[in-house]
Amino acid sequence: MDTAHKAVDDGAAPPVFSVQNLWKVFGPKAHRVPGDAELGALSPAELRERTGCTAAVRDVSFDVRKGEVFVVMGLSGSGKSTLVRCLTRLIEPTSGAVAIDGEDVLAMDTARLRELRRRRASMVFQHFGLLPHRSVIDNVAYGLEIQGMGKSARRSRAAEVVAKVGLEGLEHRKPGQLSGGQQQRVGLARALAVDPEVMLFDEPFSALDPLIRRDMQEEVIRLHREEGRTMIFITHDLNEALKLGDRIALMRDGRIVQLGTPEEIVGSPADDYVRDFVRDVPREQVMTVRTAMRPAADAAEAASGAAVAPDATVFQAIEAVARSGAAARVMQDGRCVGVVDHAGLLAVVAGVDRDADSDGATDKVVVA
Ligand SMILES: Nc1ncnc2c1ncn2[C@@H]1O[C@H](COP(=O)(O)OP(=O)(O)OP(=O)(O)O)[C@@H](O)[C@H]1O
Repeated sequence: MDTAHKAVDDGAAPPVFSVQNLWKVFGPKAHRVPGDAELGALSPAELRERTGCTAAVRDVSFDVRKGEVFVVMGLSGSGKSTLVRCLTRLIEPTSGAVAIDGEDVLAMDTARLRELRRRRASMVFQHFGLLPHRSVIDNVAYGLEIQGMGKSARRSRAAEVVAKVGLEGLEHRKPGQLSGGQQQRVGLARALAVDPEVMLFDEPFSALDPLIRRDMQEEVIRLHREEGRTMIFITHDLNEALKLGDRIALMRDGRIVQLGTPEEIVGSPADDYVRDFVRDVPREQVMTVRTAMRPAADAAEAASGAAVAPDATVFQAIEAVARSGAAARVMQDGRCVGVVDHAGLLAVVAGVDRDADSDGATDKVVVA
């Protein structure tokens, strides 16, 4: 799993999307549910029985930071699609607040909403949503056409994006003449063409076979690396979430049960549900050496041994330590900030807290 691309704003810039106490309740008199603490506390089955309502999103709050890949993950029915559709009001929230760049989305009129969906937040769907009688290039240019861009300008922009997603040579084919992976690239290109501030992906790769799916994930990582565009990505696949996400919101029954980096979710699950969810994740692929390191024992140890970066995965450090046979130094800006040895690395792999039964030595940063 790739952690190298995770260069995100640390929260200093204002969020792209800001969501506060958002509810979406389907069913009769849905509005009474969010304000009623007793109803709000019921399980989904009890709520359905008592009121006939389904609370698809329950009191959810989070920010999406500029430049991050924010993943919404959860099992089928947990509320992922409803939540993300509420962001651009493809589904009307029952209560709560949604803002984009500080602008109240719930107060937008029809024209402003159209603008939001066409230019600022474009969506890539699972089932591509391509126009079957149009060529690849015209499908990609479609969003520009409805924005009113002239034919030659939109064609040249579309050609640029087609090249970016690796579809050169296929410009004049119809969607039916493309493989599933190629069709999804067209969907991706179409969303990219309008140069949106944020891209929303609704399980875009779940219909693709595993190898093509991996290619497409790599494509998203590459695009994100090159452009730093903010992305919100829905998936029910934990591995996909860990691979793509800078942060992951894990949903269950309409609530976010944990929001954190892949490392936080795998390393410090918030409850038994999350723990169970991440049980089979290869920890060494997700955890970084920050979790595994200890202070250097002395100046000599801080000055010798293989060097790894603080963001290196435990897996990468294991490789370095196995090759050299000795502890590796964790180097940041030319300084040794800690040391990883066999014991520390194994403790992470085994999911054991190395400090729990030690003499209180910390595994946090130390400067040699
Ligand atoms: N229009 C609707 N009317 C009533 N209930 C709905 C409606 N849309 C969704 N729901 C319910 O809301 C809950 C959340 O659905 P949602 O589609 O958001 O989940 P999801 O996590 O995206 O699932 P999946 O991965 O299967 O798409 C489910 O219980 C679903 O049955």
